[in-house]
Amino acid sequence: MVQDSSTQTLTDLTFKVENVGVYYGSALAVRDVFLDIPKGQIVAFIGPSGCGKSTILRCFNRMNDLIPSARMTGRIIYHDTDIYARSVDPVELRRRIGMVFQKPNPFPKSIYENISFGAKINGYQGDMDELVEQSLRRAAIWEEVKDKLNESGLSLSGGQQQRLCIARAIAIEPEVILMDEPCSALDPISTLKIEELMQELKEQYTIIIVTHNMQQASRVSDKTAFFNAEATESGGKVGYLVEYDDTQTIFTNPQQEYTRDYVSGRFG
Ligand SMILES: Nc1ncnc2c1ncn2[C@@H]1O[C@H](COP(=O)(O)OP(=O)(O)OP(=O)(O)O)[C@@H](O)[C@H]1O
Repeated sequence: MVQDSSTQTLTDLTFKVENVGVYYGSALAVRDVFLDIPKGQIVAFIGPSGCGKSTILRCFNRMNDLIPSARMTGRIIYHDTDIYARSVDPVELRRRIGMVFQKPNPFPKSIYENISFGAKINGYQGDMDELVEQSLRRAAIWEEVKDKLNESGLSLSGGQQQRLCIARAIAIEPEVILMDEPCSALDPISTLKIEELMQELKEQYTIIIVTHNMQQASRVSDKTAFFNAEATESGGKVGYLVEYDDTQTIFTNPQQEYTRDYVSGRFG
């Protein structure tokens, strides 16, 4: 068990991020990130474009492994396991730490198969009809699709497709859901539905969301991490974590002036 110097013990945490940096080739994209992600809460990552929010998000389920030039330094502890340890299977890790992307990306298969596909691959032995219904219900889309489960997932609206993708993520029973700007391609009503859904989901899952929408971060999250980027001597930019605190504190009484300026719309 890794010792924690703060008051929160590791059992309250899903992740402990220790001094994480990410390079793409020789360029350092984001540096020195320390974060405790509490269990069963929603954590939002905000900050101007290019400050490394998505890069850090992708570290949590080793999605950066799929980018050949990417290299991470530091450690991410998931419960008591270093997720970059040799013994960790990234495929199994991604089963426990699901991801929803900016652009809804249902499989070009039926609504039913969008849910059953991953479960089958994972050797699900239970009642598949029940799993499909339960997952779609939990993602608040069952009523809209229950009469057309054999139609293509691609026939749905953008907002419905995103909820289908959330249902697909839920169906493999992850513990964590990573969301990379999940509402940026959606209209306000669909966005509201996803936000409501997140509130329901956090009872069962830890959620980390990257969002450009500050109102969204303040509405949905319990904690907020504000990232910024600064110029490097070589003329590039490197992202870093400016401040991480309860969302209410970040939006009403931040400690750092950069945070205050950003959340009040003075830059970014
Ligand atoms: N696959 C990649 N290859 C090389 N550089 C990359 C790659 N992905 C991101 N970067 C670089 O890393 C830095 C951080 O990018 P990242 O997408 O993580 O930032 P972000 O804060 O999520 O930005 P945005 O809000 O625009 O999505 C940027 O300078 C970006 O150009």
